[in-house]
Amino acid sequence: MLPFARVAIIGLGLIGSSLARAIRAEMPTVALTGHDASPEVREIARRIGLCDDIADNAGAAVTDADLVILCVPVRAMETVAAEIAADLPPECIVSDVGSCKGEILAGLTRALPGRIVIPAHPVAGTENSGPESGFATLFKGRWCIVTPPDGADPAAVERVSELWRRVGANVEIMNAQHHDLVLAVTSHLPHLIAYTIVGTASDLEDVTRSEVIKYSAGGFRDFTRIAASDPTMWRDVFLANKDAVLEMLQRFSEDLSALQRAIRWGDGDALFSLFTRTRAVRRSIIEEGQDDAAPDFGRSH
Ligand SMILES: NC(=O)c1ccc[n+]([C@@H]2O[C@H](COP(=O)([O-])OP(=O)(O)OC[C@H]3O[C@@H](n4cnc5c(N)ncnc54)[C@H](O)[C@@H]3O)[C@@H](O)[C@H]2O)c1
Ligand SMILES: O=C(O)C(=O)C[C@]1(C(=O)O)C=C[C@@H](O)C=C1
Repeated sequence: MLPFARVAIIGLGLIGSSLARAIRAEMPTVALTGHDASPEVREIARRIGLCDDIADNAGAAVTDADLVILCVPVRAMETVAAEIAADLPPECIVSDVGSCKGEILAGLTRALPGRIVIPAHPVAGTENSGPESGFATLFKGRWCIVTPPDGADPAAVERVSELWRRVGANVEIMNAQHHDLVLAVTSHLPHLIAYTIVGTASDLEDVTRSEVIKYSAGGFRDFTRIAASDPTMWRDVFLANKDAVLEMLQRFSEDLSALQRAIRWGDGDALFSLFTRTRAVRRSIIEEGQDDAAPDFGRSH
């Protein structure tokens, strides 16, 4: 049996439009309604037939829904939840796809007292944004971390989990605080490092812009892909997951200083030992089938 019959998606960018496409592909009988604050995005969504109906306001999108999924930037989640509160059917489950969970869970609980809130985070994405960058297979073989609040109804958690399994994700249940700590090191810190390194390179006065572009076929190029990620999304992630990111950044800075020392004092053993350990991490990621570079899940979309 399908976990939901009527799904509303608010925010029709990369993740919202990918989810709409995936639901269409895997659960074609689900009635899909969408809304986006941007009139241009609504226009595109109508033109490409993303959903059965595109509503001009968030409240109108949710009146019939048994699941609402908020796919807006992290810091817009609470505002949108407040906008839909009066129109939500009583048994409707509200979920989201935000990249950090503690602040979102607090915001949704504040805006929707007494409602069923089951946050989730599909750990899948690209550096692109907008409704035309989405694709139906984005979540296949990827993790979706569901972060229910304490005391959540297990049946509601299972229905949200089943939706994600149906679109191809592997589901893990975790509490929001633990999620934020784990993702701070596996996703948020790497983005911060990429933003920094690309910023540093483009600031260097003796490396012209054209040289940065010309010689970026190697390692730097991988950083530029990550550093091209959406500025609004990532501003919100770093502000919302401040504590965990600062904690991981502190650890990272200490490790970087140790490397700096090893280079300064010619400690080749220290460098070799670290690089051997990190190579093993990469290999175990590939063995577990989590290698982004192998199957192209739409990097070029
Ligand atoms: N991009 C990724 O790799 C990725 C991966 C997993 C989760 N996420 C999370 O998914 C969410 C959406 O990210 P995205 O990559 O799809 O971004 P996106 O920029 O492609 O889409 C966001 C959409 O939300 C709309 N929006 C903004 N404020 C709104 C509001 N108040 N009401 C209605 N619509 C509003 C925007 O117009 C835009 O179309 C974010 O919370 C992000 O943290 C992103
Ligand atoms: O591959 C990418 O482009 C991503 O940045 C995807 C990525 C990640 O860091 O893994 C980014 C943010 C998300 O919340 C989930 C996935």
